[in-house]
Amino acid sequence: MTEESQHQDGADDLGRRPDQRQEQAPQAQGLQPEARDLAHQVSTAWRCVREELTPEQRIWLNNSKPLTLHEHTLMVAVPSEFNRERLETRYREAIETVLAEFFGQPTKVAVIVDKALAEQPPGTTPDRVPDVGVDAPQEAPADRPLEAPLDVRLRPDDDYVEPAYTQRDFRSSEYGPSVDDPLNSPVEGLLDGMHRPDLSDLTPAAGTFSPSAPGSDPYRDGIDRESTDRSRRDDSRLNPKYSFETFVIGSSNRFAHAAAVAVAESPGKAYNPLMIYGDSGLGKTHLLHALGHYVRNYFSRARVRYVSTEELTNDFINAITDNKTHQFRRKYRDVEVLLVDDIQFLEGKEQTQEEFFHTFNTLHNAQKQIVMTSDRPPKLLDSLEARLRSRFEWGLITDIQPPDLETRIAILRKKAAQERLTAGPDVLEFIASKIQTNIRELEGALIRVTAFASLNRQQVDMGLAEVVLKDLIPEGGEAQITSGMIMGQVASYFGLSIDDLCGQSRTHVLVTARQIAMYLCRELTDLSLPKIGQQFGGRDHTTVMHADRKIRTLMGERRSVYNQVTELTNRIKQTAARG
Ligand SMILES: Nc1ncnc2c1ncn2[C@@H]1O[C@H](COP(=O)(O)OP(=O)(O)OP(=O)(O)O)[C@@H](O)[C@H]1O
Repeated sequence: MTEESQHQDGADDLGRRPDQRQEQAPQAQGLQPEARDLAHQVSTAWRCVREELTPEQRIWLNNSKPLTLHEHTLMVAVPSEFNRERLETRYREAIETVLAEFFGQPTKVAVIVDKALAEQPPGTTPDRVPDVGVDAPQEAPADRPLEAPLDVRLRPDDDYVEPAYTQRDFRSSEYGPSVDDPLNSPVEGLLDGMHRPDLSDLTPAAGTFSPSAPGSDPYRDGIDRESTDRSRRDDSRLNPKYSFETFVIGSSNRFAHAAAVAVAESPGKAYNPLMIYGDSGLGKTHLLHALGHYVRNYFSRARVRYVSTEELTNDFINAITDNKTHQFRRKYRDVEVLLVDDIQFLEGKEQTQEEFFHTFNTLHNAQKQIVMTSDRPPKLLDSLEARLRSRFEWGLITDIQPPDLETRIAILRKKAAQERLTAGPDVLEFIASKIQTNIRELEGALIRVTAFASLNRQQVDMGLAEVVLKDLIPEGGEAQITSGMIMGQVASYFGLSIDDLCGQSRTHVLVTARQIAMYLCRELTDLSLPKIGQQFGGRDHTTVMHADRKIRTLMGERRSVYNQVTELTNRIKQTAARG
C-alpha cells in the first residue's frame, strides 16, 4: 500500500477524505502536490492545536515542531524529555481532541525529542513540517511563556547532547555496558560500523538520536544488582550488525525508525506497545535489534530480551512439558524491554496466546516496554484472540513499506562499505533498479555480484553485474518458490534424498548440501530462520543462521560453491516458473 493509495471509503492512507484533500496548501514550491498537501495539513493541524489549547497548556508546545502525519498519528518533535513527558502525560488528551476534530477521525499524537530545538529561542520554531520549500501559511507568533518551562534545558539531564555515533560512547562504562563483562563488551562489527550514517536528506530529526542523559536512566537505580547482572550475563541475542547506525532511513521506513528511536530513548514510557508491521525483508527485525542495542547501551542496567514468536512458542511448550512454567515466566517477565519478532505466528496457538496475554499484561502494568513485529497490522491478525489484538493497538502501530530507488541505493552503498565490497555507483544503481521489494534479496544480489567478480578476479562493472543478475532474475517476473522445491532440487543435484537433508549425518557432502539448501531457503523464500530450521528436521534457528553466513562467505572464496549455488538457483527458478 503506498502513501497515496485509496481506501474503499475514498480516504487515502493518511486518513484524509477527498474533501479534505481538496484543501491544498497554497503555492508550495519544490514538492510534489501530495507532499505539499501533507505538509500543509500537518502544519495547519498543529497550528489549530496551539490555538485551541489554554495558555498554560500552550507553553509546553513552544519550540515544538510537527514532523509528519502517518496514517492516524501525527508525529511532533519537542526540545526535551521533560516537554515530551508533559505533553504525553498531561496534555495528550487535549491535543488529540483537537486533532480528531481537525482530521475528522481519531488521531493520535506521537512525540519525539529533538534537542536541537532547544537551541532556538522560545517561539521561533515554525509550526511547519521540515521540508525546505514548503511555502506554508504564515504562522501565528507562538505565545510567550507565562513561566519559562524550557528552563528544563538547564537541568543537567537535558544538557547532555553527546553525539551518538562515537566509539567512545559504546565503550563507555558510564553510558553503556560494563567493559569487564565479556558479553557486554563492544561487539565486533558494531564498532566497525560506528560511523555516522550518511543520512543527509533521509534523516527525520537528527536530535532523535541524542541519548538520554545519564542521570535520566530510569534503570540505573532501584533494580536489584544481582538480577541485573544475571540478566546481562544472559545473551539478549541481538545481532551486532543490526543497529540504528547501519539502518538507512527513507520515506518508506522513516516513521517506523523514528518510533523505534523514541521508544529506545524512553522504554516503557513513550509508546507501549510499539508494533512494526510490513512485508518480509523490509527491516522490521533490524529495527527491533537496533532498539534493543540502543537500550542496552544507554540504560546500563536495563534487561532486554529478543525472541522470535516461534522460539517463544517452543519455549512455552518445553516449559509445560518439563513442568517449568515458572522459569518461563521469569525469563519473559523479568525484563525491561521484550522484543517479539513475527507475532503473526501466534495465530492458531491458543495456549501460547493465553500465556502471552498474561506476559503482556504483567509487563505493561509494570511499565515495561513491549515491541513487536508482524507481517500485518493487528486488526488483520484474524486468528488471534480479540483481547490480544486490541492490546496490540494500545500503543503505536507503524508500517514499513518497500524502499524507493534512492533508499535502495543508499542501503547498497552502506552494505558495500560495511562488508568492504567494491562496486561502483552505476553497478549499485543497476542492482537497486532490478530488485525492488525485498532488502534481503537486494543484499543477496550485491553479494552474488561481488563474489562472482572476486572468484574471476574481475572488476565489478556493469557488464559483469548484468550477467550475474540475468541469472538471478528470470524473465517474466518472480514465481512462488517453496522450501520443498529447494530441498528437492538440492537433493537431486547432490544425489541425495530429502531425508538425508533432514537427517543427522554429518558427512562433508551432506553438510555442504544441507547448508546450501538452508541458504537458498533464506534467500529465495520468505521463511523465517526458525521455520527453515523446522523444515530441516527440527533444527535450531542458529544452525540456519550459521549456514546462511557460511555459504555467503564460501561463495566469495570457492568457485565450486559459487557455481553450485548459481546453478541451483537457476534450476529452482525455472521449476517455479513452470509452476
Ligand atoms: N533500512 C535499512 N537499512 C539497512 N539495511 C536494511 C534496512 N532494511 C532492511 N535492511 C537489511 O535487510 C535485511 C532484511 O531485513 P530484516 O530481517 O530486518 O527484515 P524483516 O522485515 O524482519 O523480514 P522478515 O519478516 O522476513 O523477518 C537485513 O539484512 C537488514 O539489515
